[in-house]
Amino acid sequence: MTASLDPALERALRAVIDPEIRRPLVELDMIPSATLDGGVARIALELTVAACPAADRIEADVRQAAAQVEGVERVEVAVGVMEPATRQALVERLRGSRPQQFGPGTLTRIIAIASGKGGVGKSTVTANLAVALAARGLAVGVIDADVHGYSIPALLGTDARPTRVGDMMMPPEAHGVRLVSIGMFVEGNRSVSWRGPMLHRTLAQFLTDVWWGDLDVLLIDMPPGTGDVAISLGQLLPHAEVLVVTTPQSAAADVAERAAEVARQTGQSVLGVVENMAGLPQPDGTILELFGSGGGDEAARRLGVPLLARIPLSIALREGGDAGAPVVASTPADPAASAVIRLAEALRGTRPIAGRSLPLAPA
Ligand SMILES: Nc1ncnc2c1ncn2[C@@H]1O[C@H](COP(=O)(O)OP(=O)(O)OP(=O)(O)O)[C@@H](O)[C@H]1O
Repeated sequence: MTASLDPALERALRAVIDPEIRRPLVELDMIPSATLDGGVARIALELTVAACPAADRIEADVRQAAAQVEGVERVEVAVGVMEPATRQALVERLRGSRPQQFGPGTLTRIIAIASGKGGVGKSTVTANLAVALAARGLAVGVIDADVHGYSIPALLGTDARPTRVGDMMMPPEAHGVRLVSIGMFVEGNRSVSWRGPMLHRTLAQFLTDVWWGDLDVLLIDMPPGTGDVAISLGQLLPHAEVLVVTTPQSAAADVAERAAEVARQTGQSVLGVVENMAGLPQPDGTILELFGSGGGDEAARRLGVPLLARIPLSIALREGGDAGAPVVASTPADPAASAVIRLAEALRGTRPIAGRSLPLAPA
């Protein structure tokens, strides 16, 4: 809809991007008119939905862009909401522009974070890795598919929910990371007792109905073990890579290996192993190996993949998780934070080749 856009205003307004859809407002039909009359810029701004959480920011950006146009002395913005038909047309256009966001030819690197059992720190690693990658300039999305322990929103300190635009969802962003979680779709703090088909549909929806924009990396926090979600994900994203998290305990390494084998059976490649909760450095310089040692090396050896990181036990990491302030952002010098940051750097520097990951040196 370019009916009545003053050319100079249109040029300026092209620089205003919808923060959720990440496209210029003028391309999204959000500015049906912009006129310049005796120094007054009159702009109609149509939000996609009435409860748009970014409304104030969008309006402020529009005002600022228009005010910079030569001859403009005053900016008047009339804020409204799109007609349902216009919104539906927009959603269809967006879908059409990317029929399969994460199909086989996708430029997005998809990494599922898996573990054999619960409590090994898989979600903590996922959240911190996502923030570390985003801080290095990558566009990062996270899907929290951990049905029973959805903790990514809390780890990233947000309780925001996706904005619905027609039948698409715009993911909220925290610490530079776009995220959706199964936890955003259940009332209260209940655990989810969905069965396989429901989980499969939900995961499929996260991949198709969420407007992720152009992602460099999509991380998926898997539930522990080898259940329905692992199998669904294998079917939906056979070209995903899998990062296996284990503790240094040999029993944990055993079950981690099983989780990786399930991923391989569905055609996914195992990128490497991350050993978490490794030795805790003591004030006297010794290392307290609370969970034993060697589990990460053992799992990596048996899977024939590299050990990509060894993340020590860290009070700062745990406290950052509890506070929703990831340690990689708040205390990057912490040894656990630096181990995650090194992992992010290593991942950023490699691209999978023909479905196979490049070997990386252990951290
Ligand atoms: N390196 C670490 N040092 C200290 N505490 C850690 C470390 N990694 C994780 N934790 C803590 O261990 C607990 C479990 O971590 P987390 O929830 O990330 O595990 P998980 O593997 O995702 O569990 P589940 O899959 O069962 O949800 C959390 O309280 C977290 O803060």
